[in-house]
Amino acid sequence: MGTVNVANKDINVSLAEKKPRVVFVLGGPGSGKGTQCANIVEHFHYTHLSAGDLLRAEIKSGSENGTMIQNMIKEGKIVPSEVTIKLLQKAMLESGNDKFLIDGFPRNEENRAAFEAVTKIEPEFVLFFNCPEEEMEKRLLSRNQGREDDNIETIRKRFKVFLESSLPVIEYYKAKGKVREIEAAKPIGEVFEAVKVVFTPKAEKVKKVSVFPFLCSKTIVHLPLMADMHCTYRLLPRPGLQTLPVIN
Ligand SMILES: Nc1ncnc2c1ncn2[C@@H]1O[C@H](COP(=O)(O)OP(=O)(O)OP(=O)(O)O)[C@@H](O)[C@H]1O
Ligand SMILES: Nc1ccn([C@@H]2O[C@H](COP(=O)(O)O)[C@@H](O)[C@H]2O)c(=O)n1
Ligand SMILES: [Mg+2]
Repeated sequence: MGTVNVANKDINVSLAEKKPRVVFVLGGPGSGKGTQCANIVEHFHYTHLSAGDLLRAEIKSGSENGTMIQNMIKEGKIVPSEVTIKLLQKAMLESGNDKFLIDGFPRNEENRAAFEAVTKIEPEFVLFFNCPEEEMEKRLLSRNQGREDDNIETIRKRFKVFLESSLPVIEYYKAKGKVREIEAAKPIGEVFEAVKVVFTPKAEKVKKVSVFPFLCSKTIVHLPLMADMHCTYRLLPRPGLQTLPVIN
């Protein structure tokens, strides 16, 4: 990052004070990041910030960086972190939310280190959509959203950048135990079922357990289970096979 001026310092302080919760959404071009983020927003009330969308909006706005960004996108190259991070910070502050899906960022080690250094924000986890190139290529070539980089020449460049620069970032977070990997080469609905499991808080996950009648006289009971040995469950009035919410 270049020098930090007073205005940027203020932005960083305001953001840090808000203690935002951030999930990085990563995966190859066309793996379905944007599609799944839209579903997550609807169900889990995050704000979706796509770094690519913010950069494309910056081109349209006629900003002084517009031509540089446009050229980088056409070549499938990664725009300097300083530019992208400023756009992300601004969008985070303007949103009024404190839960963010940051899609397509960090794209390389420079993005990752600069974001952490400037914002002091660590992601809660990284959602990684793993998809074979063949499937991603097919999806991008039929996306039809008028994107200048959805042509076979640029797509190949984007795949190369993903393998060489973005995968190492995913490996970095894997080593920290922060990656939640999703098999993305399935129909949209099936992919979202797997995504939902990642976003559903542990305490809300419902388990089916067999409750024997003699246990039903108590409100709370410790049940020895195969998967997690002693969990506390709130008992429902009827005995038999029941769905019980886990309460610890
Ligand atoms: N699971 C899926 N099965 C089939 N098609 C899909 C699936 N998920 C997304 N698509 C389609 O594939 C195309 C690319 O999806 P999307 O824009 O969500 O990918 P992305 O990861 O955000 O790509 P990029 O990195 O280029 O922005 C879209 O036309 C979308 O409708
Ligand atoms: N962190 C980023 C993210 C994106 N870019 C550039 O935008 C292009 C499109 O990104 P999508 O996520 O919408 O596919 C990408 O190929 C890069 O040129 C970037 O520079 N930095
Ligand atoms: Mg996208």
